[in-house]
Parts: sequence; structure tokens; C-alpha cells
Amino acid sequence: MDLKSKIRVIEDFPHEGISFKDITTLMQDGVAFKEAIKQMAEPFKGQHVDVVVGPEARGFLIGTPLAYELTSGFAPVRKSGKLPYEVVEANYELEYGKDTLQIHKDAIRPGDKVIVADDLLATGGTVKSTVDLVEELGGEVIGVTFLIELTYLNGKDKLTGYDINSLIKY
Ligand SMILES: O=P(O)(O)OC[C@H]1O[C@H](OP(=O)(O)OP(=O)(O)O)[C@H](O)[C@@H]1O
Ligand SMILES: Nc1ncnc2[nH]cnc12
Repeated sequence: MDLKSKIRVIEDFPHEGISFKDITTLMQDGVAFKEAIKQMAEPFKGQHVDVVVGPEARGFLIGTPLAYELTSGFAPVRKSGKLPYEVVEANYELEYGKDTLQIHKDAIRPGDKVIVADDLLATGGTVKSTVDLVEELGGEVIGVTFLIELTYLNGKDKLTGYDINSLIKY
């Protein structure tokens, strides 16, 4: 299936010069959505995964079905002030802004095998912060996976040494 053809591209959103990759059109198509998650899970089948971690908000859309497919737990990384229990936090920059991300202190146990999942890799700021939070809690990041990678932004450079996968490349 041509999953790339299911992505809607909107130019100059949310700012002039940004070519926004809209995954809602892929997700509306049940067969395409299922195929995308199946393909994202493929490299991890047969490996033990304790937790998939996904950053708010689109990381939840991809991370939770991936966790379900891998029979692992899921832990959310959220923007500042949303999580009710004790947190650790990291500041980050992304393609069109900056923010603070937080994770519950007990979301990861030391030694947990963790996959970090998001819809899209742009500059890599979001996912690098997410990886840092997992490692601060003692988790081992065994993979970092994206539905989409914007190769022209070189986000992978922030993630050297990690096993990185992406299904759809621009
Ligand atoms: O690689 P980066 O440059 O960090 O950009 C990628 C991030 O940007 C988007 O999230 P956004 O912060 O727009 O939040 P949302 O998921 O709540 O829409 C996207 O879902 C990734 O998480
Ligand atoms: N170009 C883009 N399209 C969709 N989400 C993004 N997040 C960061 N850059 C993005």
C-alpha cells in the first residue's frame, strides 16, 4: 500500500515556509492506519519491549496503537502542567517553536526497554528531549520510530547512536 499518498500536505501551516504533513487523512483510512502501525511494529517483533513512550499529542496517536500491537505498556510525555504526579522535565525546540516536556517519575523503571514513538521527525528536538527523559529515569531506549521523517531537516543528527526507523520520507 502507498502510505505516503494518504498523507495530506498543507503548505505554509502553521507558519509561512512550513510544509505541514497532516496524518489525519491516513488515520481516517482504517486499512492504511492498521498497515502503518503493523509496519512500524515489524522491526521490534520478537524483542521484549516494556514501554512505548510517545510525546503529546500526535505521539499518542501513533504510540498507543504501537504499544497495543507489541503488547507493551505506554507512557505519555506531556507538555508542561498536564501530568498530575511528580515529573521530570526537559526544555526543547521544534521546527516551529519551543516548549517544555514532562514525564511522570515512575513512568519508567530502571532497566526498562523503551521504544520512543512519534508521528514525525523534523528537527529532532521533541524526540531528543523524550529520549533524555527516558534515560534520566534509567530506561534503555532500544528504538526510536516515526511514521514520517523530514530528511531535509537532519533530525537524525540529534539521535546518533540510536536505532531509528521511519516509514515515510520527504
Ligand atoms: O522534530 P521536531 O522539530 O521536534 O518536530 C516534531 C514534533 O512536532 C510535532 O508536534 P507538535 O509540537 O507540533 O505538537 P502536537 O503533537 O501537539 O501537534 C510532531 O508531532 C512532533 O512531535
Ligand atoms: N512539517 C511538519 N509537519 C507536521 N508536523 C510537524 N512538526 C514539526 N514539523 C512538522
